[in-house]
Amino acid sequence: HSNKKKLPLPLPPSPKGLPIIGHFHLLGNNPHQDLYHMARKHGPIMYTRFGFAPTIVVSSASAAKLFLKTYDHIFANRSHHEFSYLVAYEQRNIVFGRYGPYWRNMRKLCTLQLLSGLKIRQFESMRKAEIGIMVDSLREAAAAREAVDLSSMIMSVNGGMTCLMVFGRKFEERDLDDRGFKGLMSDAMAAAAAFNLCDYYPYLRWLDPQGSARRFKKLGLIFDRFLERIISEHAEKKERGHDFVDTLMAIHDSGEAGFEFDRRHVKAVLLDMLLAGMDTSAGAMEWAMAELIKHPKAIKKLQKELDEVVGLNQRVDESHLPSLKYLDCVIKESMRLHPVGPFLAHEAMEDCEVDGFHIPNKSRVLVNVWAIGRDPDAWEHPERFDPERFVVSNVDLRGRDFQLIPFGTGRRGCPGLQMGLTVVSLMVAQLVHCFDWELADGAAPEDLDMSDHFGMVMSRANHLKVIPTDKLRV
Ligand code: HEM
Repeated sequence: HSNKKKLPLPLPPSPKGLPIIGHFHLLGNNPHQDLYHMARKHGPIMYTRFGFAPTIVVSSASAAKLFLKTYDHIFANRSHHEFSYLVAYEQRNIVFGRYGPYWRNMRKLCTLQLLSGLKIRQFESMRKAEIGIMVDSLREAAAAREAVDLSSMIMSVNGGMTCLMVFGRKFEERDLDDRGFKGLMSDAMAAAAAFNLCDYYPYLRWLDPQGSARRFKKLGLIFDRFLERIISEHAEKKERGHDFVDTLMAIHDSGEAGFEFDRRHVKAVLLDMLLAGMDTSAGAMEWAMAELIKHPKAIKKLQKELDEVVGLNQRVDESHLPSLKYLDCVIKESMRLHPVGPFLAHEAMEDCEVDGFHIPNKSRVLVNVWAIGRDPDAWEHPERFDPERFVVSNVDLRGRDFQLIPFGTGRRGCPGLQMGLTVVSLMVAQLVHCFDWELADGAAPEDLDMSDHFGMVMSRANHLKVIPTDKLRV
């Protein structure tokens, strides 16, 4: 350290903002794209302000490395999130939990007990059975030359698999309230993602100008009643199984969690597993299928690999996955172009200097994963879907290579990565192995529209309507 008094560091470059609203006026329906274009002009570390919330937007691999690795310990917080505060037991969940011992304990528990290799294996046969049922119904559609809504099917099968793993059973429509389980989940996701003034103008919180706090509280009550009911159902069972409720309640009852762990915490984690795991995996499956259907050469190459590794006399199972190298490339390429979480949202815990800029304490940090995946400095022909690029490079998506971070990385990186990759790969492999696909309206593959719908999870704007043709011999 030198004793010379240093000049104050500048803030990162910034587009022109307005009083009070800051930069809100520069965002349209696709903030990930708007911020990408702004960053092309102002740089990969950009200062913006949304309402009263200073926000650093990070848009290149090397900048992401600074925030998520070099200074990860400073940027591992999450900001206040009214939805999680009111629905997830005052942010006692992992996804939006404030950084600290409590969050660390919860995350560790979740990683070791729920998202472990053992748990992934324990549900392998369940996944096989559920996807098998879907394949059977697709074979019926194929025999009748019927079009199917593949997006809805994927959502529903993946939702069923998640429920079986978390709760040990599936839910009927109307099981929760008159919206049904599916309806309620999608309302919750929409509410969590909706623009909420109070998150940007904290002093408005007590006024609740949009009535969102009232709505969130109501939603929270419905979830709470539902989760209480599930926990009671499990308590009445004679034997414990290995679904997530049983696992968590065993820890709860043993009193050996090693930190404060009561029913609220159990419920908060259960909610996390539903909200963080369901739409993300389904979205990733849907995008990969869409890209494959749009690119006949790629799907043929994948089918060839599947025929060689698996053959047409049996269905794919999880033991085949490590041998499916091209499948791996397809998943990476699809996640590069369509990260279901377009932004990683972190918050600074102290003042920090990054790349010569001053980053004030409590700034929000948005890592624009979508922009990094399309950065022309990092990718050749970034707009092109080209799985071959991963045949010749060993860029990985597990958080080591900062140009490809669909699961985030570092302290806040996705703990469900292995689980998510397993279900996504298995689903895509099964669908591609069992069927040929054509678009329902007779459109040419290359005309398939790839618009995305910005939200908590970025899924396709339009459902994938397709006609399957059976190609299996069993
Ligand atoms: C293809 C599937 C998935 C993708 C693309 C995905 C992606 C992500 C991303 C981008 C984050 C934020 C990372 C950050 O802020 O830096 C995240 C966090 C998280 N994910 Fe996933 N995820 C997937 C599946 C799952 C599954 C299956 C589960 C659990 C059942 C899960 C549980 C979580 C949790 C608990 C967090 C919060 C971690 C924390 O804040 O400490 N995810 N995920």
